[in-house]
Amino acid sequence: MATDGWPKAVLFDLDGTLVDSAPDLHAALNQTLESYGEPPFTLEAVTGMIGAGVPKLIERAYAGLGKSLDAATRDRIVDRFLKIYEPRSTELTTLYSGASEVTRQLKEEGRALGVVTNKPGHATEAILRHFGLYDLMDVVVGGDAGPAKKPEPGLLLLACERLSLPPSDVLFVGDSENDVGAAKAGAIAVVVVAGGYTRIAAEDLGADAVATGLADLPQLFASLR
Ligand SMILES: O=C(O)COP(=O)(O)O
Ligand SMILES: [Mg+2]
Repeated sequence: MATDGWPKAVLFDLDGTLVDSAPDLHAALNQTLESYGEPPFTLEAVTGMIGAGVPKLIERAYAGLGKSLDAATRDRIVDRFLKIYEPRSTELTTLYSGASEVTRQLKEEGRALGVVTNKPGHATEAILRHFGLYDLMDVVVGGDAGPAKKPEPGLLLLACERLSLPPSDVLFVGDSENDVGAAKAGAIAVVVVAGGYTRIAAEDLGADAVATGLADLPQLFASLR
């Protein structure tokens, strides 16, 4: 069924929005740290480090250990982390409630779908395929696609370009201040789904609306126009 309604496309953040990926990121980070003789972090601590991409995850972990990294060392640690994370990226990761249903509903309504994440494209694709979401997506933009990561608007604008849609036809759905910042900078409407990876309360992130869960998204569309 085709729709004339707004939005023509819904773009989703990945970590903390469509998938609860923190347990695998936590396990892979601790394994990486252990290989360098460093102590582990709790799941809660690692959850608070997610959302700005892998290089930032590594920087934040080392900052938590009281250590700063030069860029070359950080990049080496990033490479080791990805070698550990990529083969295990769906071992403990789960889909959030409503993710399958709402994406299929939006697709049936004739809307384009996409994922725009700071996570590297390779792991993003593997996770989406594992949960049967990849084939629903018209566009998938990972953090290594070229433009600067969220909160810069470039990844979102690249997705709009690939969909041949102006930002005003698009809605972005995320969980963190980086998502709201990127959407606002790109003049894209943004909804935050509560319960993701943010230390700031969802209501205080400055989104156009807050959804209590993914299933609540469609009923918010009318108020966002
Ligand atoms: O921090 C990451 O690697 C990705 O986070 P995002 O999917 O929330 O953009
Ligand atoms: Mg996120």
